[in-house]
Amino acid sequence: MSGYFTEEIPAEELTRQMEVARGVGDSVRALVAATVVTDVDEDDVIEAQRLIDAATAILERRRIDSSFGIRFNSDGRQRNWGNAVEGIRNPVAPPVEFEAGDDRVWAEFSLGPQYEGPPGLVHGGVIALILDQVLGHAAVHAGAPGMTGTLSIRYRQGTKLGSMRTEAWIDRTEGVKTFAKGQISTADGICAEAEGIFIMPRWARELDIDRRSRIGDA
Ligand SMILES: CCCCCCCC(=O)SCCNC(=O)CCNC(=O)[C@H](O)C(C)(C)COP(=O)(O)OP(=O)(O)OC[C@H]1O[C@@H](n2cnc3c(N)ncnc32)[C@H](O)[C@@H]1OP(=O)(O)O
Repeated sequence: MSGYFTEEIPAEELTRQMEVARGVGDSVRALVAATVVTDVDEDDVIEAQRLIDAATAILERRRIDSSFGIRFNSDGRQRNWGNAVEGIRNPVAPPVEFEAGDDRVWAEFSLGPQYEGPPGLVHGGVIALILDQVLGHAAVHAGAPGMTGTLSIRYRQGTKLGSMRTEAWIDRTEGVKTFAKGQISTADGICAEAEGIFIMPRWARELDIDRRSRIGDA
């Protein structure tokens, strides 16, 4: 499968590039939120649009001809800047930064007005997006990565926009299938629970262990 790259960027240079990527990502994230909730006069909206179009023209001066993909650096770090959940340079991504413990992965993060579904609540599809990623991470962390085959979600109560926590763990593995479970919670308690089956695809089963371990990365 294409889209997985190996790079050799010196560690300090990669750190510097990450700061720049996060900077522009955060600025556009703030722009997206401001665009949703702004209440300024129309003249100001039109002026802002002119500036945004100018910024887009600068960024379009040179571009990669595919999606960003996943880039593994020689110092062990991984760039998934286009990822819809974690990508630091992707303004669609909150971004969620996962941590890993002995038996689970988790993240604390915040979702702003651009993720709204019902008034004041997170869109159900966004909840699914986050849960897919956290369960997938649990599979990777357990050394049994795979592509999402099935994801089932029980929405127990509305998830208020703002601060929340997600976590996931492995229930069991059966051959090429990893069964993961997880949840999203706010100060109101558990809002959504998920069960997922992550499958090592047929085409990846023949790869060496190092390349196979990258399959679940997204
Ligand atoms: C760190 C980052 C975390 C990332 C998390 C996010 C991950 C993602 O979003 S991945 C993107 C979304 N998912 C996809 O695009 C996957 C698309 N589907 C596929 O590629 C394939 O259908 C795939 C890989 C799921 C299975 O295909 P294939 O490798 O041919 O499986 P196959 O050999 O037929 O079946 C293997 C086993 O899985 C089972 N199975 C196959 N498909 C499914 C499915 N969709 N759901 C449940 N079980 C399934 C089979 O019954 C079989 O079980 P058993 O071994 O008990 O007989």
